[in-house]
Amino acid sequence: MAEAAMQQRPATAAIIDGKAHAAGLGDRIAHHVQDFTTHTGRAPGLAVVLVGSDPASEVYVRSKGRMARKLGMESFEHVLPETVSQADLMALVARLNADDAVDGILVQLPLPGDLDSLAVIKAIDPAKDVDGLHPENAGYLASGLPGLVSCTPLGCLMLLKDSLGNLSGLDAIVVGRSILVGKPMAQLLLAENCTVTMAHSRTRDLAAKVGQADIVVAAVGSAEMIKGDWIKEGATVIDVGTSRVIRDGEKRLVGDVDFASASQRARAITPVPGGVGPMTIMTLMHNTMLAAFRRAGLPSPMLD
Ligand SMILES: Nc1nc2c(c(=O)[nH]1)N[C@@H](CN(C=O)c1ccc(C(=O)N[C@@H](CCC(=O)O)C(=O)O)cc1)CN2
Repeated sequence: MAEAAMQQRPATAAIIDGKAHAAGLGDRIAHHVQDFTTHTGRAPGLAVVLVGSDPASEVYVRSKGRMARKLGMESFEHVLPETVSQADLMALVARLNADDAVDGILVQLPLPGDLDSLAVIKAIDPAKDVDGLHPENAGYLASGLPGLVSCTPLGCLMLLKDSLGNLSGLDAIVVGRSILVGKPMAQLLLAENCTVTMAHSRTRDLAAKVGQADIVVAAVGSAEMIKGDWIKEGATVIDVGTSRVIRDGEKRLVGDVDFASASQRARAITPVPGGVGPMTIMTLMHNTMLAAFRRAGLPSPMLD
């Protein structure tokens, strides 16, 4: 290619490989799980509760159980019919709270029908709340105190620190304000001394606000909503979205960010699949291992 043409070629972002990062984290977790098991005579235990038969949730729950066993933990899987009553679901959570072999409890979301997910989350013992969604853990995070942090935002932060190093002073925007991702993500970035904007469905001139950010975390759940020409040159983009779409007659999984155009402007970007998703599973393992150490009164291993 002629030199002039090469200079005009748009830059392409580095791909942030969540699968590789999760694999490395998994090796370190497995090592601490082995230490825990040797020390206490039992393996850390993770209980995952699935209500109903949503195909995507079934896949995620199966992956969580498989990964827990792979890393040397005990996995307890509870599958309830979608007709289960709120009282029976709460009774299962109470039994898991009281079970000493269980260090972590996760109820797969969303719950079907009229089941009240917030009531279920609030019923989980905060020390076993490996999803980090209990208001007590959310409060610890907002207060800068040690607790358990929601898996997806924790995974996003690990990827950001690995890609950027020190985040201090950077302008970050979090698009989406769910309790699962947006809100804890903003708190984590604030704790890293970022200047954080939280955007949502009522935000005015989203494109301009995204265009000012050094870090963009997209967690709106709307396929390819964030366009490449919104992204500031050299920004780092973390895409939490996973939407199934049909493109050219084929089923595809896409994120909240238009990957092709965004990767012409960003310095680094997570792909979908293979970015944030694998980190969500591995940070759940991280939290379960951490909860086990804390419940046993052992010093917490630091992993990030
Ligand atoms: N109680 C919870 N419920 C839900 C959570 C959660 O953190 N806690 N998060 C999501 C679903 N989720 C885990 O539960 C999850 C989503 C996606 C992936 C993942 O690895 N995705 C792959 C693509 C997989 C595919 O092809 O479908 C990827 O992005 O590479 C893992 C876990 C909602 N519910």
